[in-house]
Amino acid sequence: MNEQLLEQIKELPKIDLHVHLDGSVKPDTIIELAKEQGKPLPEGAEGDLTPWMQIDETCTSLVEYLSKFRFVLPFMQTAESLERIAEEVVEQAAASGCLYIEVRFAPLLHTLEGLSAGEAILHTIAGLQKGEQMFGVKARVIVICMRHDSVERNLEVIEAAREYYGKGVVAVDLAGDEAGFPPALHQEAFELASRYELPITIHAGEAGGAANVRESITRLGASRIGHGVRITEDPSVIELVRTTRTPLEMCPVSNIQTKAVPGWEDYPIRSFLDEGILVTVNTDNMTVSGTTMNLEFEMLAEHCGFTLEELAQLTVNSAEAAFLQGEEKEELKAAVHSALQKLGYTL
Ligand SMILES: O=c1[nH]cnc2c1ncn2[C@@H]1O[C@H](CO)[C@@H](O)[C@H]1O
Ligand SMILES: [Zn+2]
Repeated sequence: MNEQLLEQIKELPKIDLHVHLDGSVKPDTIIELAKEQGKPLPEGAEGDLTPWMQIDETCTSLVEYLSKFRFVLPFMQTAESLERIAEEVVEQAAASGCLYIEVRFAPLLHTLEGLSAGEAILHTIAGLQKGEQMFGVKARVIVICMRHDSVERNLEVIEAAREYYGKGVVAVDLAGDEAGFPPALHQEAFELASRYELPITIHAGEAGGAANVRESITRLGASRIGHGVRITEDPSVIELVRTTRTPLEMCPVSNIQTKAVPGWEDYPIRSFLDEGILVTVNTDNMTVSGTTMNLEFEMLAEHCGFTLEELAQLTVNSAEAAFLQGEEKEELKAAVHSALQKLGYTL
């Protein structure tokens, strides 16, 4: 790709609405945390830990992709580690020109050494706030329920999310093994979220079919969908997503890696845009996927023929889809507009 285009992509303002905290830990940070916490690294894990933390092109499924997260979680059980990692996610987002990010994580994965779900949320918010001050990127939290967890445990997660809603938390999500655990299992937890008026996004149509996207919208109350690539399988679900203006949080590099789509030739993002779907582009997991917002935009330019104007439109869409509310959301939209205007775009 030519240098000038790369530069222009870097300059574009960006928004990452779908980025996992535990999938975006800097490898060198794990080395330092292991030392600080007096925990051994697995046998053979020396020097650059990237190969231990990043998936490669041989990945065949979401389940295989998710196995990578086991490496980092033992080091993410303390207040200090959550704060540091959250701050560093903001730092990495700043390096890709992000104006705003929504960072998601599952609090119950961080309660193995005594933190409560609420404390895990509190410290993650604190780290993001510090990052926001240091790097000038606004950052909020999406609280995740894991698909393999019981109804009781996920009700607890929703309660904890409610406690911090409007104080750093902007929404709740459902993540994990989609093929093994369909949305219906979690109806009760998300009914509670709806009762509390917590905005909901659900991972769906990634390792499961279009029906999961329909169920997530109609039964679980999702107002955004994580991935959603497989709605191509059912025109009636495409129609549902389009008419309800449900934004899709697409994560191209991750979707190729998990084999949600066979390859770039089949990546449906352009057809979704042509069909009038509110498409956003995100990283999913900066470390596990070895990606950044800059790289996602480059891939779309290279493999899907996106023009700079089309990439800019993706950021406009993300501002529209953000879970910020009221004045804060208007401010974000205005910030995107003025950044684009300065660069000479008319959108
Ligand atoms: O693309 C994805 N699809 C489904 N689950 C995911 C994806 N990326 C990460 N996680 C899961 O979310 C947990 C909390 O952040 C991670 O530990 C991982 O298991
Ligand atoms: Zn995800």
